Amino acid sequence: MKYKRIFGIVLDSVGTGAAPDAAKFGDVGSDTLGHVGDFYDGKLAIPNLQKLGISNLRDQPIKGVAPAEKPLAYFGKMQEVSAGKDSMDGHWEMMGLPVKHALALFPDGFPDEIIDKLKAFSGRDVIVNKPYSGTDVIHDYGEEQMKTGALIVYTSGDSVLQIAAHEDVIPLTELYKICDYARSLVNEPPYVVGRIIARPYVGPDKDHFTRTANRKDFTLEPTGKTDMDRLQDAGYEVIGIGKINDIFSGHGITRGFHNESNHDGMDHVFNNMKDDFTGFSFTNLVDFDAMYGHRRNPKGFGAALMEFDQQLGEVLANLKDDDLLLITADHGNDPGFRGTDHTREFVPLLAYSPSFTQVGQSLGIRSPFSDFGATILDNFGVKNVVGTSFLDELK
Ligand SMILES: O=P(O)(O)O[C@@H]1C[C@H](O)[C@@H](CO)O1
Ligand SMILES: [Mn+2]
Ligand SMILES: [Mn+2]
Repeated sequence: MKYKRIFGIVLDSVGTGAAPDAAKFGDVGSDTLGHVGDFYDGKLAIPNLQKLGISNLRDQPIKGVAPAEKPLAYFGKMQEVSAGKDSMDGHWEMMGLPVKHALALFPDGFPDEIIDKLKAFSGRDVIVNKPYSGTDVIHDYGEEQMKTGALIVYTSGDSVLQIAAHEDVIPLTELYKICDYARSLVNEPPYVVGRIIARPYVGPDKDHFTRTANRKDFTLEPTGKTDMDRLQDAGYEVIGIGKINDIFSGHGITRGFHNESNHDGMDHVFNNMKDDFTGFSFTNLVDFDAMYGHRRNPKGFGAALMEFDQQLGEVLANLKDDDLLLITADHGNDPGFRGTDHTREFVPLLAYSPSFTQVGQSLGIRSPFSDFGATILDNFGVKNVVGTSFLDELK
């Protein structure tokens, strides 16, 4: 075992340039990190990511983030093979379970057979039932929802069925029960839906509605073993921080922690770094995606990156010689791009340990994302199924 603890941090939706198959998704020209850098026009201050090598494997550096002369980390990017570009596809693929069959999408809303069952189970009416931005939908229909007690059902470019409701009108426990029921309706053909997402909100009127951290994702159960299961079966600890628990439906996770925010998520990482464990700590920081990417807000996206970068500096200062830090993403969500959906992009890959004796080298363009999990399994002497380890390249 080269490293006793491996810390994986997924910067949710922080893509680094359109993937070769971006045209299939209408995402040619997308570049999350590049467009955030352009917006900041040279003032995007992410010195820790810069010195690790975040700009080093890009065709064009992020504006104001020069490629590191002597990168601290091994740097690369990964290309996704999964059919979809959402969080579930990206994280499952990282963990050796690429999603081969496209999940059901609902550009024209959900069929009556699903809606009628939701109405019957909940005893509530259903309104909207079409693709919508989650903040626009509560602005446009939240007051009707408060008056009628109906469920706001909506979707996006992903395979998701989202239910928005005011916390004072539908208590969280009831909303989660309805989502859990919705989950049971779409686990197998003809409709396999990646995620049911509870979208509770609060506030007095349409100009003040805000969504709360009580969001809950009911993700399709992993359709097979993941690298986290393999690690656990081999007796290693797997710690899930943030959305990881939801994305894997608790499978292959020894201990899980909910994140209220990116900042809170990094506090969980700091606490976890004080623990003496042997295994893999897997963190998802969702604010980039949920608060800024889907809202096409490059200013907020960049601010979240700069906040993360400050906390990353503390992580780098506290890693032990037998720790390995891996930083990546699960898809893009370019705030400078049209629409409000994810974008099909390469994701960055950075690998750092204080024990490195040489300057970081290029890990190249790797595919599938499963090289990430294969490297972690390789470290713990566990056989992987998908992907190629780059552990031996780290010196
Ligand atoms: O409610 P919003 O618009 O934030 O929904 C986005 C669209 C994605 O499918 C979902 C999960 O990332 O969040
Ligand atoms: Mn995601
Ligand atoms: Mn998203």
